[in-house]
Amino acid sequence: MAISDLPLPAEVGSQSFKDAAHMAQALAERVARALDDAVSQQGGASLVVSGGRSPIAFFEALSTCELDWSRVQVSLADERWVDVSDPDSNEGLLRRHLLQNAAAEAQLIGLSQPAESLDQAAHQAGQKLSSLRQPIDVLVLGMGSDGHTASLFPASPMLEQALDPDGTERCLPMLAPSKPQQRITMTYPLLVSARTQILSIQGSEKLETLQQALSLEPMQMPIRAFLHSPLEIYWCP
Ligand SMILES: O=C(O)[C@H](O)[C@@H](O)[C@H](O)[C@H](O)COP(=O)(O)O
Repeated sequence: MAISDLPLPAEVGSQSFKDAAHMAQALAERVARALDDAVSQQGGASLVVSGGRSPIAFFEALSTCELDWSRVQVSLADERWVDVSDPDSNEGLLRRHLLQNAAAEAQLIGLSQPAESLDQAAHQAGQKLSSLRQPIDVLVLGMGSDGHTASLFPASPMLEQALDPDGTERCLPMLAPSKPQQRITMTYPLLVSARTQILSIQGSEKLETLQQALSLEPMQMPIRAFLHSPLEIYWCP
């Protein structure tokens, strides 16, 4: 099965690539073009990316793309509530793989900071994001095989509030079923306001997840809430 076999809504774009390396390079070039256009047209740009394992090749490729990175803000769709030095930290992942080479000049707006509680950490992250250019210019999402995206996890206690299109919070605390389970996530209204939205996924299992999501509600599979214009899906086997 390939992405073109899925009954996606007509307004959702999709591209297949022969392998992860080709997809990472194509995604980096697509994101770099969109950021460069935003800097040219509005004097600055905001990029929000996801963590996890698969974006590393994309981060490495994007870090070498030439553009005025000093005018680009980079933030995270979600964060694990751990120290930045922790191997599970998404900010640590970004610092190691994206904020190098040309992209070392980018302005990082991380979500993680020490706090008394996860709720307080999420509130503080939301306050930090008041300096993020909004609407977000470029959003890159991943997806878990359970249909989560960012840290919008099925069955998480605050998922309904996080998915509320009329919600006013920028960030909310979330609980992931896997360890480390304490997360901070950007909320749906903030994420879905992005001008350019790309979902980057790999493998047949994630195609099956997408196929399931098409017949489910966002509360069952949060990725469902993003399957409409202007989403573009990048997929490789
Ligand atoms: O913090 C995280 O883990 C990510 O933000 C998360 O939403 C990720 O995008 C998916 O879990 C997919 O991860 P992979 O792309 O590594 O499978």
